[in-house]
Amino acid sequence: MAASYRLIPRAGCHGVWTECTEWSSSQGNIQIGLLGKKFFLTADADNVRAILATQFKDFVTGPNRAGAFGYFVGKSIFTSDGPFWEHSRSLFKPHFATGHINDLEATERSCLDMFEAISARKNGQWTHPLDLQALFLRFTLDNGMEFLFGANVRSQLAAIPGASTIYQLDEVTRMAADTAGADMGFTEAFHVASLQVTKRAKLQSLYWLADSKEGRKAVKYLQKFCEYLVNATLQASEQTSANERTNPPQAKKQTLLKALAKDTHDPIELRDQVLFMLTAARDTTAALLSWMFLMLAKHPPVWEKLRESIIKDFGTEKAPKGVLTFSSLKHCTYLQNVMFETLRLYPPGPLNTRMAVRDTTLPVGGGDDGKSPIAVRKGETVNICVYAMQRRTDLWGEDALEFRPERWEGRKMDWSFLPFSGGPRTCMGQQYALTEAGYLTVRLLQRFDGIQAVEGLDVIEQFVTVTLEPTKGVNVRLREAASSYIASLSFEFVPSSNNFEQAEAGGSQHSTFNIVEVRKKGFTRRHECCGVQLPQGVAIPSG
Ligand code: HEM
Repeated sequence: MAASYRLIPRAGCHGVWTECTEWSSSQGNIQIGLLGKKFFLTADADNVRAILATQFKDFVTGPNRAGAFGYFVGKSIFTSDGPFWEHSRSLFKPHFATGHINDLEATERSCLDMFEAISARKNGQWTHPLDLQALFLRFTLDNGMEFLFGANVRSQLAAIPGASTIYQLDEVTRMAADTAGADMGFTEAFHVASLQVTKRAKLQSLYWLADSKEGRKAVKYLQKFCEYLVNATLQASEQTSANERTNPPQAKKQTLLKALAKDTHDPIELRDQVLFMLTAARDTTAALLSWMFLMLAKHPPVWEKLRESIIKDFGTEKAPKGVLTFSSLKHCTYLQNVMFETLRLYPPGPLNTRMAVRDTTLPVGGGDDGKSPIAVRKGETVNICVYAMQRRTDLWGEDALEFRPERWEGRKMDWSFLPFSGGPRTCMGQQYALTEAGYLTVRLLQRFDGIQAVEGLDVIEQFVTVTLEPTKGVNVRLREAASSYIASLSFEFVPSSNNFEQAEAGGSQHSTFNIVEVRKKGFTRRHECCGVQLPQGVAIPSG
């Protein structure tokens, strides 16, 4: 027999998110009262499996998600149920096949663009302090745009100071790189819109209480961006098709945007689906990468062990081994374990929500001991606290709050680990996201052999908007591995004025610096190269 649904008012309850992050119940389920409404929260794997998979038909994402997220992403796969959701899912499915994920040419290009952006902040073998979070957001934006829409945005390069004088940048790129000159840039618009959505999501069925002029302006800006993107990409594809009629192509690349455009000519539907996919592709994977590098900066032994595994499996940047593919990345066990451990402690989507469409029961949470089934009435909301579940000491051990990738050795996947959700609505981009994040991690650790936290990393502060992010960014310095560093010196050198002695920032020893100018891809900048040991035959001209 299912226990009746009893509301347990909790003193000091500040809302669903606070309850989820400060989960203190020894049980996997709680019910809270908030603004006269009642909510069921679960961090119990059996309940989660029932809601998402075995009793899928009893629940929908419902009006709360549509009301909170629809403000930003309109009517899209994420904010819909029923036939529209089913149709979107089957339309997108072929795009996430392994063959397409394995097309990693664009990912390599996005990595090189990121290296270029890092080089612009270099100071000898160490970089100047840089916020990796900002660079990751551009990486996932550029790479996602190419993967999903075949759009060559290159916002990473375009954001390097001075780039606009070198490249002819189109409107989409200038908007994405925050250099379009509008009073609200792309990054800010994304942040403001996400904050507004978060406020609405926290209010659950009272989402309509949160609205603001600033929020609407941000959403409008992003909608305009998507309209440009859709038009520019479709025009480019029409032009290619016209050229192909005279010169038949070798192979046509099918993109998700082309599939969408074949399916609907409704510009609003196209714009909204694109805006959701853009959000899904950019913020979530950037959050995974940000938390992972923050953890690596705080745990030097994990950085060292990860770099060793990467060099063993894939070689160094200058002497690479094997090919980076979906499968070879998956077989690099320690890399996977580091990503899983990051997703466990900092799931980019920490909270998920469903609404019951009929009277039903969930396996546990009822009775005096909370171990009996519990009734959920039609129209009631259930919150899945992934964040709390993945930190429970009874499921993960006494050291559940510690970052320890080794805990994954020999561990089987089950419903207590759910960063990508599960069941028929599981994240469609899971394999793509892990491949993309794994690829960039390998390339970064091949190129850089040291990482140093700069500021703001002593105390970890987290902030939840559409995703869970480190509040103060990921401010670090990276040290270029000697072989990559020497190779990077073999660009075109223009000898410049003086040699001087300078204490190497962050290190104790003194090095002799030769000031040279490096010209590469049209960028000219000053470059300080320290007195490294050069291989035979390599000479650096000095002034
Ligand atoms: C680390 C990266 C990512 C994480 C942690 C993540 C997580 C999630 C979660 C928790 C959901 C909600 C599922 C539900 O409502 O039960 C979701 C949905 C979705 N994600 Fe991801 N995601 C990531 C990356 C991506 C990427 C890169 C893409 C696309 C390129 C993507 C595409 C989608 C789509 C299309 C849905 C909607 C599925 C549906 O409603 O049927 N995700 N994701």
